[in-house]
Amino acid sequence: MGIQITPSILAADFANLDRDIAAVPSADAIHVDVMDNHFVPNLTIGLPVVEAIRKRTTHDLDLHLMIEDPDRWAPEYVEAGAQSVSFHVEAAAAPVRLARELRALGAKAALGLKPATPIEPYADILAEFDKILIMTVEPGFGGQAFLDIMMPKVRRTRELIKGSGRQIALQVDGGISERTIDQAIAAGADVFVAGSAVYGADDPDAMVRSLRAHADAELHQNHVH
Ligand SMILES: O=C(CO)[C@H](O)[C@H](O)COP(=O)(O)O
Repeated sequence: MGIQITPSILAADFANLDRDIAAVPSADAIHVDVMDNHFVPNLTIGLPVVEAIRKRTTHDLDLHLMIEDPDRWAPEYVEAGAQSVSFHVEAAAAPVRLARELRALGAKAALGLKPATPIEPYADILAEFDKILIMTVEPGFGGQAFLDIMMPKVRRTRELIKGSGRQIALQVDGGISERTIDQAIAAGADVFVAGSAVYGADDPDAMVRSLRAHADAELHQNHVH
């Protein structure tokens, strides 16, 4: 699968989404954070905006649903044009059923975990997912400091993925920058969400390429994964 850099438009200018999405042609996908002010204490965008974005970019859309009742809403984001949908295990009533429904609709299904949620209870259902999303900040806001204390969980998740014998991506989200990406890749992550690092840079696309170069260099130097 290789390294993937997915810029988060949470750090873009919401009045200029079209321009800011076009500013990262080197992105592997555009990461879209949906927050409902219930699962997390912040409110962002919903289905109509995702539908509008879908019409303006050929990039894959990587949805991250930080919402209650994903069982009800996640399939609608596939209909709106998402190629990948992450929902949180803390919020889902029936994560396996929901993952199967998303895959049946043709999307990738991803399981999200907040920092205090351990991976071990979900070891037996990992194979139902295309990707595991480990939060490296408390979800809700961009621009927070990277939680390096999550690296043991990333390592354990990589081991469980290896044990499953499946091709499952391992995404980290929150505080990823040129300074922190090395730790995450050394721990076994291969998909990186970066919001403020990308959109706070003078040249967002150059930052996407730089993050990928950092990750590639760390990967080859340490022979991780
Ligand atoms: O999911 C998120 C917050 O809940 C954001 O995607 C994440 O925080 C990325 O932003 P930054 O790179 O600025 O930390």
